[in-house]
Amino acid sequence: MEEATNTESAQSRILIKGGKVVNDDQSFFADVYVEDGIIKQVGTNLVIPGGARTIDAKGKLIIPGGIDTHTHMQLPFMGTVAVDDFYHGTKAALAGGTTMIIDFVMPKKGESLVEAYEKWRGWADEKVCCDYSFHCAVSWWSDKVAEDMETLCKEKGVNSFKVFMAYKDVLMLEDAEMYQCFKKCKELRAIAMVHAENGHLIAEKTDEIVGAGIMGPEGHLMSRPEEVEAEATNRAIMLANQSNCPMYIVHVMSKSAADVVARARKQGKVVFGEPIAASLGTTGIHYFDRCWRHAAGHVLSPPLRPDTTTPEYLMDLLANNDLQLTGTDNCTFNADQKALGKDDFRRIPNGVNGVEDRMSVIWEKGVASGKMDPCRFVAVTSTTAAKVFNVYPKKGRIAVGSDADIVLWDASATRTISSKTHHHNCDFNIFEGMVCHGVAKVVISGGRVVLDEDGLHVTQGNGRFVSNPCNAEFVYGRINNRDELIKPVGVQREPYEGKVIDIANGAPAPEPVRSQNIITNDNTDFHSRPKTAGGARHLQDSTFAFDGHQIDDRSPRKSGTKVSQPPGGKSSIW
Ligand SMILES: NC(=O)NCCC(=O)O
Ligand SMILES: [Zn+2]
Ligand SMILES: [Zn+2]
Repeated sequence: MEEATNTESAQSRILIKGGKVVNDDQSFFADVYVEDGIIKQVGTNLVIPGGARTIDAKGKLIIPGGIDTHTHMQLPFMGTVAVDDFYHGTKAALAGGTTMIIDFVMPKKGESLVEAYEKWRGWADEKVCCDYSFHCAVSWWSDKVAEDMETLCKEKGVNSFKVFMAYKDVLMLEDAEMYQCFKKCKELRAIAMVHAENGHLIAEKTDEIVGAGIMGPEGHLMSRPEEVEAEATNRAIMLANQSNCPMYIVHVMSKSAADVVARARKQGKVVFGEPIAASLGTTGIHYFDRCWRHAAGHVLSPPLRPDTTTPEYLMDLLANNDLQLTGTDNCTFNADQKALGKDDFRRIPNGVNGVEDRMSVIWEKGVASGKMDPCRFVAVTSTTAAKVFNVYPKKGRIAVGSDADIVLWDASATRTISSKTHHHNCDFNIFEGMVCHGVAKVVISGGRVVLDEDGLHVTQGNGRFVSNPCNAEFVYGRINNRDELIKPVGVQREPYEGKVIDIANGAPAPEPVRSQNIITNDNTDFHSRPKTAGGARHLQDSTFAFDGHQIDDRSPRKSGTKVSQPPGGKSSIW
């Protein structure tokens, strides 16, 4: 590497020479010239203004900086606060080649989403060393929440909302609330994300495990079996599909949950699956370790799986696009914080590291193992995230006009992961001792060199908030068409002229007439929908039958439209 000619120009003008550019769709040898935080030229024989710092990339890959789709920096959680704050967390990210994180605003039940967002912005803006954006959790449901979602989408740069099917009484939503939330997401063209575990069953099983006298970290695993994750994953996808809303399953931890995602995609559903560094890199056998601290250090939800073939299986699905992108769920706690649950696994703060090591772990287990090529590596660590969260090609690509978030990746170098050398603010690393091929040698974040042979040079507050606009084409392209196709269409028929029994004198009420006339298109399978028979859409004759009245479905039903009662004056089942 050559020295900078002067500090000012070195900050703003950088020439990366002699490397191989790798994007998600192609790789090629080219030089890359950066000025004022933007990639200005990509090619050979570039004409470069004076004063640029030249970085030798010979033998290295020039890849878009990683995007970690799932972090929880300084999250207040389970009575304490995650120790990787927005400074330490983003510093660790940059050290490992991740130049953007997407963190979660986590309002409590009853709390305003917009106020929580402002609080999180206040925490993050002054500390972040790399660019970042926010998802927002929806931990309760009301008209006010729906309004806040709209404000976040339209004014605050948030395009994704996470609901929890677990953490009963704290964050969990019921099915009907989730369905409402997904409908709102769809209306806003936002992405619905789900923490998929059956919270009711976990509560039951937890009582059973505690009743059996098991209080150690293995109890955490035992109370949350794989099946409980798979069932919730299926239910989340079903609820989203019924609202024609795209579904994003966060932290896919098990083979069975991954299979559910893969099957739904084969059925044509718009679903994305996010395994994390932890589920791709390690297993749940650690919960049975004799050292309490070691076992507790691996506690997160859903838990790591004791089936030791899980990481390889998830990596195969990731390589083949059954799963699409990766995060970490980085949410770190020190030994003394984990020790809140030393006598009771229910009180161990949930969360593990990952943001620094994700890129190397995926290279080692995915590329070095021969499962995926470098282009796919770029897709699953960066580009697909940029596309899903609608910041592509500003992020996730080495191209003229893109942000200069660039990593010089050395595929043949190795590093050994350890809590003694990592940049996290915590005293434990779930990948301790793992030797990984694939090392970030130079990292450029927003046009600044933040990692080179001299080490890390990060600055608090240098990262910027990135707005994620709604209606990502990558996500909503198919949804918009389907909205038209799945509108309910009734069957046109002559009114029934025959006899109707008289129930005025106490005879039992028949089923409401409504059920005879309405045909609701089954929108669960877009491939097998009938084209012409009952249920198909007739645009010219589009009517909706309700109690024998024909209502034109091309204009929305006005509020106050009279709907007649079924014979007998009751529409109930009594
Ligand atoms: N995953 C975890 O254990 N902690 C963070 C909160 C969440 O994502 O569920
Ligand atoms: Zn979660
Ligand atoms: Zn999380």
